Amino acid sequence: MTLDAVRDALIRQEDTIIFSLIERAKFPINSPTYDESRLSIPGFCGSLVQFIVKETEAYESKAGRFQNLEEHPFFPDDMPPSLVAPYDYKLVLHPAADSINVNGKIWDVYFKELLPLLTEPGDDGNYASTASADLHCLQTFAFRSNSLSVDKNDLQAISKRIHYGNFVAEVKFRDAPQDYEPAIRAQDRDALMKLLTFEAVEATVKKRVEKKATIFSQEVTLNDTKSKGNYKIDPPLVSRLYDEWIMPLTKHVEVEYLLRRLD
Ligand SMILES: C=C(O[C@@H]1C=C(C(=O)O)C=C[C@H]1O)C(=O)O
Repeated sequence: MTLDAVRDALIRQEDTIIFSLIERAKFPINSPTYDESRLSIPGFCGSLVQFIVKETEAYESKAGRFQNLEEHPFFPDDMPPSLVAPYDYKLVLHPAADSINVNGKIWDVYFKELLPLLTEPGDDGNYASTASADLHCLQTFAFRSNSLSVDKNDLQAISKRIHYGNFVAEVKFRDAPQDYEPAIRAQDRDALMKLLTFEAVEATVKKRVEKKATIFSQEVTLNDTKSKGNYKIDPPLVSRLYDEWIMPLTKHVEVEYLLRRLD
């Protein structure tokens, strides 16, 4: 596991994130999807999106997803047990990674800040499809991975960007324990943040995701007569998403992991 390999995995995940945003942007905001007073499903209290995420996690739990301790559900309460044989995951992270879960923050950022910027106002009635598109975006941002998917040749479909901060932090620590140990012992968040931050890498990420969003969200035609600039999502918004939310949350995970790395 090297920093380059982990960074390559993050670069590949950008594609998944951008495509999931494009899929969500097909629908208008569809606010009833998020209205907690609208549903009357017996035995369930919450919005349609909460229902879809919770039910999806419940059947994935039965299929064994949360046997991997690095996976964290958005709705951990009343989770049904796994029905499949356990798998002996080869974990590379310090066990402290289990206690780091920023799903609550991801949920808030996604629904309160990103969605109103990503979608058009309006209501087309496609609430279930809207909620599934949200689920896909959330998984893309939030799911953790087991150690195997760090391999850049591994073609797992769903990327797990923010909790990859654990892997990034582990690799950085292994590369230079002598730099990180004093700050960890002093529990100095600011010093750790400084050590793990690479501004030039962040600048490149922002430029690259904007460029990818420009390319991926263009209409493709066989002749050039159609006017350019008709994007399915706003490319600078993707750069802003990385700048203001995804990279800070990834770094937050890195700091939280390092603070516990010597426990
Ligand atoms: C992920 C890394 O750590 C930090 C976070 C970054 C990100 O979230 O993309 C980029 C550079 C670093 O400041 C990294 O070094 O690659």
